[in-house]
Amino acid sequence: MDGIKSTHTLVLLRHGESTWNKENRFTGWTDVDLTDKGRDEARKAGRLMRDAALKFDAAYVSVLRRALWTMWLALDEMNQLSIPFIKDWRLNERHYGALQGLNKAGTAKKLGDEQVKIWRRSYDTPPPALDEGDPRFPGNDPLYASVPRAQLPRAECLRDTVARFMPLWHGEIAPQIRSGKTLLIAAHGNSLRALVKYLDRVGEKEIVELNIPTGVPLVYELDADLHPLGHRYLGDPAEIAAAQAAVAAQGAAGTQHQ
Ligand SMILES: O=C(O)[C@@H](CO)OP(=O)(O)O
Repeated sequence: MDGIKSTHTLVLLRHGESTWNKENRFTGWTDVDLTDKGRDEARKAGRLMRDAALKFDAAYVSVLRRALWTMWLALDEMNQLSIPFIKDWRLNERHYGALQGLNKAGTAKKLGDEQVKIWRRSYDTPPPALDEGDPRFPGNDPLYASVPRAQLPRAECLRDTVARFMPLWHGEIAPQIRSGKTLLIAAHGNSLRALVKYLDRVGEKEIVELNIPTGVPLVYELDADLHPLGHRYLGDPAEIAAAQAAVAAQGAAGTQHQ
């Protein structure tokens, strides 16, 4: 720990490919596992971070198994499996409401690419909400028994995800970074878009075009006030650009299963 550090390093890592990424289904809070490819991506992310000489003091992770496995597999490759890690539901994926479980391309075929893009990427249009009696409502899942029911989402737009994540950032994560700790955050495409939007002050229109690939470490250098000095993905730029384009395309009617 070093209280006089003038710059800080923060690494964001989206989980590797999940079974529902592979099947191209809206996932949100559904607790699906990684595929073999997703596990390989997580281990590769660990090797990239090891080769970049990153050393973490602690990790923050959502309570969903695809992020947990990704963190463990990556840290294992780095020989840093024993660092403290903090699980927090506020890092969970954006809740996809009644879309959870539906195929993205199939939904686009029925309702149009534009409607699906709005649900996937717009800042403030939430997907259709779940009834509280629906088994997909987190209030019916023992995993969230300690969270006040009123705080649990029935569906979220990105603005809602930003709003639930910010108290964790300001209350815990930012003070730890300021105190000199180098942190890893292992989370999800949209919960990380919420953080990137905040850190880089991305506009509500511009955030629509931002896509985060699975299993690729995104390294931020922050100044003493935690304003970004820059960020970079670790890995091959052409491969990363192709992976981002593939994520963007998942909501189009013509998209095949991977
Ligand atoms: O289904 C989801 O929960 C997310 C992330 O996998 O997908 P999308 O990229 O469509 O927001």
